[in-house]
Amino acid sequence: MSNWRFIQNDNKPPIIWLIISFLINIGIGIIDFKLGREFSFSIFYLIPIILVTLAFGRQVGLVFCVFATGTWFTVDQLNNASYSHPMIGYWNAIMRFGFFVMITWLLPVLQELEREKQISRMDYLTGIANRRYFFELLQAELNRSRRYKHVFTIAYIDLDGFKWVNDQYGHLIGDRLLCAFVSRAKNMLRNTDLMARLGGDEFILLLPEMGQDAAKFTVEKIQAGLLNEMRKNKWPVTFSIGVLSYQSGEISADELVKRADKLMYTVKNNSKNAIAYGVFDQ
Ligand SMILES: Nc1nc2c(ncn2[C@@H]2O[C@H](COP(=O)(O)OP(=O)(O)OP(=O)(O)O)[C@@H](O)[C@H]2O)c(=O)[nH]1
Repeated sequence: MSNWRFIQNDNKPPIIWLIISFLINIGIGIIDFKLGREFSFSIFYLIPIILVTLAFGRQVGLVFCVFATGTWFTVDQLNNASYSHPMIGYWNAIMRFGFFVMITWLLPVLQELEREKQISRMDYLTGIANRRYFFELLQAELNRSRRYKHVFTIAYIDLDGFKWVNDQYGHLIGDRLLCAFVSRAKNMLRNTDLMARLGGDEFILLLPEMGQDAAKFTVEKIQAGLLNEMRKNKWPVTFSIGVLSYQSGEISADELVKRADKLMYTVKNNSKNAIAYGVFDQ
C-alpha cells in the first residue's frame, strides 16, 4: 500500500548532513577551480543548497546560498577572472546569489503544496486515504480494468456496535479502536491494495486483480483477523461487510460503491457480523 500510505516524518535530520553539505559545497568549488574559467559549473552549487533547504528549511538554505556564492566568487577570482569592468565579477556573484535565493525560497513553497495535497487526501485520524481520494483511485482502477479486462473487488466494511464502545468508554477509546482496526487490516493487505475511510465507522477496501473466489478467501481472512483484534482488546465490535467483485461492463465508481453498500446493508439488517457477496458482470 506504499503509494497510498501517508508518511509524516517529524524526525529532525542529523547535524552531520550540514557538514556533508558543506563539504559537497567545497568539493564543487574545487572541481569548478580545476575545470577553469571556460566551463560553467555554477548550477552544481545548488546541490548542497537544495539538500539543506529540504532538510533544515529556508534559513539554513539561505546561509548555504552565501557559502555557495562565496565559493563561486573565490574560484572565479582564483581563476584570474578578467572582466572589461572590475564590477562585473561582483555583479555576476550577486546574480548567482539571487538565483540561489530564489530556489531556496521556492523549495519550501513546493514542499508545503505537496504536504497540503497529501493532507487533502488523507483521513485525519487513521492516516489512510479519505473518501475523496478513494473515489479518484477507484475510478482509475475501473478505467484500467475496463480497458484491459481485469477484475477487482471492493469490500465495504461497517463496524457493528461501535457507538456502544464510544458511549461506554469515551471517544478516545473509540479513536484508538478505529486506529487498531486500520492498522490490523493494513497488515493483512497487499502492497497494491488500498484501504480508505469513507466516514465515521465505515471503511472500504480496494483489492485490484482479485476475482470473487480469491476475494472470498481474502475478506474472510481479514474479517477473522479484525475480530481477533477486537477480542484481544475486549471491544464487543463485529463487522458487516459487503463484497462486490467487478468482472466487466459499464458502471460508475459511485454506483459500484452504492452496490457494495447495499450488500453491506443486507448483512446489517439481518444478523450483522457477516459477509454478503455480489458480482458486477455485464
Ligand atoms: N471515536 C470516534 N467516533 C466516531 C468518529 N466518527 C464517527 N464516530 C461515531 O461512530 C458512531 C457511528 O454510529 P453507528 O454506525 O450508528 O454506530 P454502531 O454502533 O456501529 O451502529 P451499527 O452500525 O448499527 O451497529 C457514532 O456514535 C459517531 O459519533 C471518530 O472519528 N471517532
